Amino acid sequence: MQWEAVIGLEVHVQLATQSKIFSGSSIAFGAEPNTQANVIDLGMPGVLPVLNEKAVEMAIKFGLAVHAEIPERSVFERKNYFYPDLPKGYQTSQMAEPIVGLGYLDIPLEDGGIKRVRIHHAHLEEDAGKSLHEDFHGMTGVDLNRAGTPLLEIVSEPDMNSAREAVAYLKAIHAIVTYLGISDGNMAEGSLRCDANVSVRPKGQEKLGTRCEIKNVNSFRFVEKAINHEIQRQIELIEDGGRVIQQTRLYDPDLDETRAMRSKEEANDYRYFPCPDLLPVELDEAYIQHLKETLPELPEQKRQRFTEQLGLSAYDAGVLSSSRALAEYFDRVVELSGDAKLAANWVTGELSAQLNREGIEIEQAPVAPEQLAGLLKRLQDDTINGKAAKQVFAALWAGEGHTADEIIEAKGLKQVTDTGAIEAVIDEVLAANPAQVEQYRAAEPEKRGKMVGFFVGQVMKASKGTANPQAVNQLLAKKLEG
Ligand SMILES: Nc1ncnc2c1ncn2[C@@H]1O[C@H](COP(=O)(O)OP(=O)(O)OP(=O)(O)O)[C@@H](O)[C@H]1O
Ligand SMILES: [Mg+2]
Ligand SMILES: [Mg+2]
Repeated sequence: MQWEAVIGLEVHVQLATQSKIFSGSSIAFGAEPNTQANVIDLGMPGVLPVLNEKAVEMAIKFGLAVHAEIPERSVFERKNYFYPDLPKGYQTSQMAEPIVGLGYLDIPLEDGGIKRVRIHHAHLEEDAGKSLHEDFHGMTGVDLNRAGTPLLEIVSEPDMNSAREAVAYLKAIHAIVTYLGISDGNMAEGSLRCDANVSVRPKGQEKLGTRCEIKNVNSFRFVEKAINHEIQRQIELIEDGGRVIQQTRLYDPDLDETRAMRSKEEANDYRYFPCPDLLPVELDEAYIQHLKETLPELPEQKRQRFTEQLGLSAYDAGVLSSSRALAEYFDRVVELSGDAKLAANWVTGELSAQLNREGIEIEQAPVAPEQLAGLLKRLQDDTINGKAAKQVFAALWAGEGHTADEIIEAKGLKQVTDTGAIEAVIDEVLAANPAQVEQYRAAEPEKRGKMVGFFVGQVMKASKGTANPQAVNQLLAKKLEG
């Protein structure tokens, strides 16, 4: 039996406001427990929430970025449940009338393809507090600093069919919210986390299978692993004659498995109803139009510009537009060097490899775009060859010099294009390897192509890598013909 996985994600994005969604408390990360919760966050009697206009603005910007309908009216509702980290006994959220309606996202896949994922809606809500299970002498502590932090929950349609697609979608959401500056996107601090809904069905079947929801996964890697694990679990369960029951599950990264938390029979009945303390949000066209005009160039537009105007491959364009900082770095190198393809090769190649190796982000790269462009200029005007360029890059990275020119000079990496000097080296190499020369001359012409590599290697070595490879090839061919 061939199985198809179906995945829908609910992504919670913490909005980068100064204060909470309904109160003036700070939302700064890392404060002492319970120093950032006021009477409104605690739901004391007689207090009234006031909606944070910035949270509304950020939600709408997101909606516009994913081509969504922005309804004229949206309504806050109370989602009622009991939990120690929820002192009010309800979470203020949106249900029937969310702030952002149906939209979609075109996401670049690793193979260069594009996948469209529809977004069912996105709604505003407040975060709950946090239970602390450690260091309380056997008791549980509650920190309410996070209570009332503004969240945007983005609910996708079940349009993804593999863990990789789900990760690509999550990365695309991450890119959009950070491009827009509406979230810091810091997954380790919980600013972006997701619930993954997973089901399987026989390939070709229209009807969806029963889903399980894996709660609160907070890294790209864990999302991929948790989904893959869950797909496998469901397939094995069905093939063994069982059936999937709708469940909430928890992913345990240490054991790489998901565990049941609660099933549908015990599922919460939240008794949603419109919050009597908050007016419906009513938006006018001019306000939305104004926000539209403030949007920066977004990942999708950047990707298009990179392929259509700069002639990059879909793959390179996808990688370079994945983070705003990376795209801006690349744009600057192109501006200064005038060669988009060369810049793309270096930014996605040497530079990215070095960032990965050191586990740092582009913002921390020790080589500035101006320095990389300076290096590329010397490649363009043939001052250095590709091999030397890598050495110069490594030296720039290590801080051995401030500009490429300085390093080329200090290390004597200037390419030798003077044919006289190269010829002298070739003569030496040919004289030192008479047997190979004889072999070459005796060989069939079509076999010679391969044999010439040996001599090129020797000449490059003798010139310490500075000889111009094209000149070496040309001169060698001539000399070997004898
Ligand atoms: N059969 C299915 N297989 C995989 N995903 C599904 C399936 N049915 C629905 N989904 C996805 O599950 C998610 C449902 O999210 P939604 O917020 O609507 O409801 P919920 O999970 O029931 O409620 P809550 O917000 O309280 O978690 C959506 O992303 C949807 O695309
Ligand atoms: Mg939901
Ligand atoms: Mg859910």
